[in-house]
Amino acid sequence: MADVTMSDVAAAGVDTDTTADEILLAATNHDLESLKKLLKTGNANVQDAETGFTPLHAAIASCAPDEDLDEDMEANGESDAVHSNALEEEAALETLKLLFENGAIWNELDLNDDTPGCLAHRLGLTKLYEAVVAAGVRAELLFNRMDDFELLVDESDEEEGEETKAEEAVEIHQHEPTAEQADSSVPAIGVTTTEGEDAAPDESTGPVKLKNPNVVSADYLTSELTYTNDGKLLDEDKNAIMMDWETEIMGRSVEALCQRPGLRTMNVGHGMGIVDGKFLDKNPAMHHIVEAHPAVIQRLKETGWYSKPNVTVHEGKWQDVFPKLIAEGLTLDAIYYDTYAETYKDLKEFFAEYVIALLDQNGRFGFYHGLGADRQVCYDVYTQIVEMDLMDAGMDTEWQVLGVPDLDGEGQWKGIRRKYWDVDMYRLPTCQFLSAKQAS
Ligand SMILES: C[S@@+](CC[C@H](N)C(=O)[O-])C[C@H]1O[C@@H](n2cnc3c(N)ncnc32)[C@H](O)[C@@H]1O
Repeated sequence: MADVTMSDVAAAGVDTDTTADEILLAATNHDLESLKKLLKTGNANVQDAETGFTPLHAAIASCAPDEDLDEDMEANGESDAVHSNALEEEAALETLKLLFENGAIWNELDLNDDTPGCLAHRLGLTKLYEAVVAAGVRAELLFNRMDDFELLVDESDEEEGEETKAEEAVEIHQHEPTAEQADSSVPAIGVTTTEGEDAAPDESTGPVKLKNPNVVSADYLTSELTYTNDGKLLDEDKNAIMMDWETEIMGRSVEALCQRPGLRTMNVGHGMGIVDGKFLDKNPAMHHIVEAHPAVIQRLKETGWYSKPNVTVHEGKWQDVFPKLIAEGLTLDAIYYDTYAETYKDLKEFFAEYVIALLDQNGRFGFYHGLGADRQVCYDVYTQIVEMDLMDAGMDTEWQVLGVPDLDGEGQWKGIRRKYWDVDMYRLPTCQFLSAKQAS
């Protein structure tokens, strides 16, 4: 048989470029010198065909404690195991830094549906985990700022009489992010069915939603809803809009917002009415409810909310209702936001544009913090992002940490298309204007 040369292989269309493998290997070995050279021409986001590992995954995975080795070392009286693991983690940290400097994507998924942060979290590699969270915060802040910039550019086009793309840009974002947008936004999560099988991953990797990433507001608002007998509100696709395990969260949120009776309160998003009931228990001077879905409005009617003393129901989206209330000069002591099928961008607009206009200087604002709550690393990233954006809007945030029940163990996801909570704690935010905070 004749010798096969590299040019024969190349001519036959076989890929002879081994750079991707070399990058992954150098990342695994925390070999900074080789990695630096390779990244001059190679890509920091290559993926291993078998595992889907990126160089970030590889650098983290190779720090997994080798239990056999550790046991041997301990048996030999060598407590160096811990020390050697710590050194390895330091080397991995330097590798992560180099990869991030070269454009590594913080939240790429491997074939096991794990981001690098998920891996670091599971392996208990705290420093690596924190490095990924910090990179995630930087990337998401930039991503959100670019998004704002895109809107500003579109608005100025409109002023010049050109056809506006602003609405379209938002829609594109929600349905089908561009590759760049998808790269830097929170990943799609595999759907877990009630039988516990992994179903297909979500179609979109769009911006962070407050509950389900695939549901678009306009579709949701025209879909049929079901109030189940076991304490759930479901949309047409059996996504949970609200579940009664969140009752504790609702109660504690109202406690944090209403410190005395006689306040002027508002809740946006009635759902199952849990939080509105908690508000009424505080005997407010007035309580406003804003609700957009016709089926929920019907429910509000059937359950007598329109005739409850001091209650005013505003039918429609808060985006349409709020400008009128601001024009009327309404001022409130407490505002709570818990909608569905909206994105982080909506929440940000809500507090940055409207809460600051409606809330009394000494008032309090709270919201349901489910941002990225189907993955610890995303929850941690978005806790920091929202706190920074609230600070930009002139608000200080205090967090209370609440425990979350064992939702899997309790069978809470039975009959639900997608698990929207997979974090073992709830961070409850209470926000006040910095000026009021400083004065108190
Ligand atoms: C998660 S549920 C609220 C649950 C509520 N916190 C409770 O205690 O039962 C979300 C609610 O927000 C409503 N909603 C969604 N988008 C809205 C919008 N733009 N304006 C007003 N309400 C909206 C939904 O129809 C739904 O009733």
